[in-house]
Formats: sequence, structure tokens, C-alpha cells
Amino acid sequence: MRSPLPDYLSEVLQACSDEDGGELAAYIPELADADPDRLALALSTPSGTRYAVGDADVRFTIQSISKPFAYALALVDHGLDAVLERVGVEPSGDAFNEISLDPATGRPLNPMINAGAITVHSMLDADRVQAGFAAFAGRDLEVDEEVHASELESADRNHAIAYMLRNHGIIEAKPTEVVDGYTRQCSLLVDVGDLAVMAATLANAGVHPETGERVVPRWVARQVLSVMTTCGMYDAAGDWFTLVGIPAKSGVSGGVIGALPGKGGFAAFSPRLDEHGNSTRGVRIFERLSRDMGMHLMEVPPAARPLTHGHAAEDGDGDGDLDSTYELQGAVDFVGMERLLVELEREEEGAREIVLDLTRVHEVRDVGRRMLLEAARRLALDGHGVTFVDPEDMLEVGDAGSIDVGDGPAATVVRER
Ligand SMILES: NC(=O)CC[C@H](N)C(=O)O
Repeated sequence: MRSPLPDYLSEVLQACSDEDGGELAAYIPELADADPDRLALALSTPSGTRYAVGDADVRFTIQSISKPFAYALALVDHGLDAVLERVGVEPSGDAFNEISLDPATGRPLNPMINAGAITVHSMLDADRVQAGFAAFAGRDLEVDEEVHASELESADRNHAIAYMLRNHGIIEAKPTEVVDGYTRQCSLLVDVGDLAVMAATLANAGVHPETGERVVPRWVARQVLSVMTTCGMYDAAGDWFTLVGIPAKSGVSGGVIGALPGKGGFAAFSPRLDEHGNSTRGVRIFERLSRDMGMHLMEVPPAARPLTHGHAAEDGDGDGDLDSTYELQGAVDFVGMERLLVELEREEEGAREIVLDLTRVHEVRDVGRRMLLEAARRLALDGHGVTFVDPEDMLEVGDAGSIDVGDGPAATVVRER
């Protein structure tokens, strides 16, 4: 069978191609020469598959889409506190190149506007940027020297920002050097497939969906996605999030990425920009994808049933007592365990055997594990014996043995029922 997904993506491109509003970014002379009709779309999924349609072979400079990835690298290298000391996480409501600092803290408001991104860049050296971006993309990215030179020629605004940052002691390095490096970072060449996979790595909690490499820790991916949600589309962040509902970042060469936690990464490319500096067709494409594919982050499917069933059976010693078996499934998390607790509250005191079967569980979150063990402890206090059926070693070694309510461990683990 030929997958229908590429056809679907081509259809989305086709449907959005009549949108011809917007203007090329003119303040970077090289970008003003771009072909305004270029149009491409890519998707990278947790199955490790990459779909790309339209002008998918065309490379363009990454521009501001580099900002979330540089932020991720700075978080890894310096830790959250050191980065927060220099750059905040509040949406600015201003344009991306606003020459501004947070009046209350004296720091750039967030790492997605230029003031924050220039600060973040100053915390990384050139080799780190090169290697870090290569890990996100799964290949080495080269710099478009022409775009770099062209932007530097007209980078007065970014120089003004960098001088302001040094004047306030937020960066130490020479402003011209930091702007040069930051502009090189913005001039890395990518295609939509690269961007989709980079976004998917963030969406995938920091693990590259194709190479399987952990590029950044889970907490870093969470921090970056959070800031993309509130600040990624600049002063259009509210419109974008209510309509599309996908953490995103745009760039002035016409790229837009979306990273949907647990679901994958999207990237669109079309150079004409709206008044916020976001690709007009890119925005249209994302609106359509989100609608068609039900991808709005705030539109959550009903929680999967955490318990297939609980059932009781004669325990076989002829006293009429019943053993109870609870088959858990999916993720052992707060919601799932709360459901189990509601069921277990119906168990009366006694000396029965309660079987908690984890055969169909695929993930145990820390909070779920603690709730499960506390439930077992309370069952044991009520006089019951507890058996975990755990063929995939979902519990940690010693978990069952830790449930001691007086006369030795009250819970046992078996591999099958
Ligand atoms: N929005 C953008 O893509 C801006 C990036 C560009 N290099 C700048 O600093 O102005």
C-alpha cells in the first residue's frame, strides 16, 4: 500500500497556495531576493518517519527558529537558574526586534525575542552551536555566508540591542562579536524536513525520533516547549495558540515549526510574512493541520480507561472469601491511580488476596507508582495480602518488599498470573 499521508499533506499545500498576502522580509537584503512562491511542508512522527512535500529540497536560513534550540543548549550547559538569571520567560507583546528589557527585572523578557536570543547565544560558543544543532537535525548544518554577511551589513538594530545588553551587564562579550555569532546561528541552512525533525525532538521529550539519541534532557524539552507556547509567535502568540494550539516558532525567512508534545514535529516554509513576521501561508497551513488532525493542545481526548476490569473469584480455601483482581492498563499516572483508589475503597477489611495486574501497563509515572504502593500498604493494613503481577518489571526492585506493615513484607511480585 502507498501511504495516503503524503497525498494529504500535498492537498493541504494546494489548498493554502492561493494565499498570497504578506511581504518578504526586506530588512535583510538577501532575504528580499527569495522566491516568494516557495511552499513546503514536513511532518516527523514518533514512528521515526519523515514526510515532506512541496519545495522540500529547498534550503533556507533558519533565522529565529534557531532560538528555541539555542535556548535548549544554554539550559543544558548552564542549568535553569543561571539562564533564568539572564533571560525571563514572559511574553513581551512587542515585535521580535524590540529594543527592550523587562522594566521590573532588567532582563530580556524571553529567549524568543532578539534581546533574549542574543543573550542566550552569548552563553554558547561557536562549536557548541554547530554540534548542538547537528544533534537536533541529525546532520551537520552549514552557514549561508551570503545571508550572514548581508544581515550583518544591516544589523544596526541587533547591535543596538547587544550594546544595551552589555551596558546592563547582561552580556560580557563584545557586542559586535555576539551579534556576529548570533547572526551566524540564524544563517544555518535547513530544509523543512530538518526543521520537522528538530521540532519532533523537542516534542519527543528530547529524544531524536530517527537516531534515537537523547539530545537534551526531558526537563529542557519541557521548558523550551513552554516558552514556545507563550512566546514563540511573538505578539501573535495569543491568536496562534487559541486557533492552532501547537507550541511553535517562526522565522523571518518564512519557516514555521510546531512541536506537539508526544505527537511529533511539523514544519512549513513559505517566505511571505504577515505584520508580525510570521509566514502567512505557514500560519494558514498550521490552522488547517490543527483542525484536520485534531492537534490543538487544549483539545484532549478522554483519558484512556486505566482499569480494564476488576473481578473477584473464589480464593479456593473454602471459606467463601473472594480474591480480587484489578487489571491496570496504559499509564500508571495520577488519573489512573485515582480511578483505582475509588475501586479499592470498596474493598472491605479482611484477609483476602488482592491481585494488581500490571501486564498491560506500558508506563509508570512516579506519582502513579507512589499512589500504587500506598494503596498496597493500606490494603495490607486492612489485613489483605497483595500480589503484583508484573511481567515487564514496571515496578522497581524492592518496591513490593517495602510494603511492611508489621510482620514482614505484605506484598509479593509474580511474573504471571
Ligand atoms: N524573526 C527572525 O527570524 C529574526 C532573525 C533575524 N536574524 C534577526 O535577528 O533579525
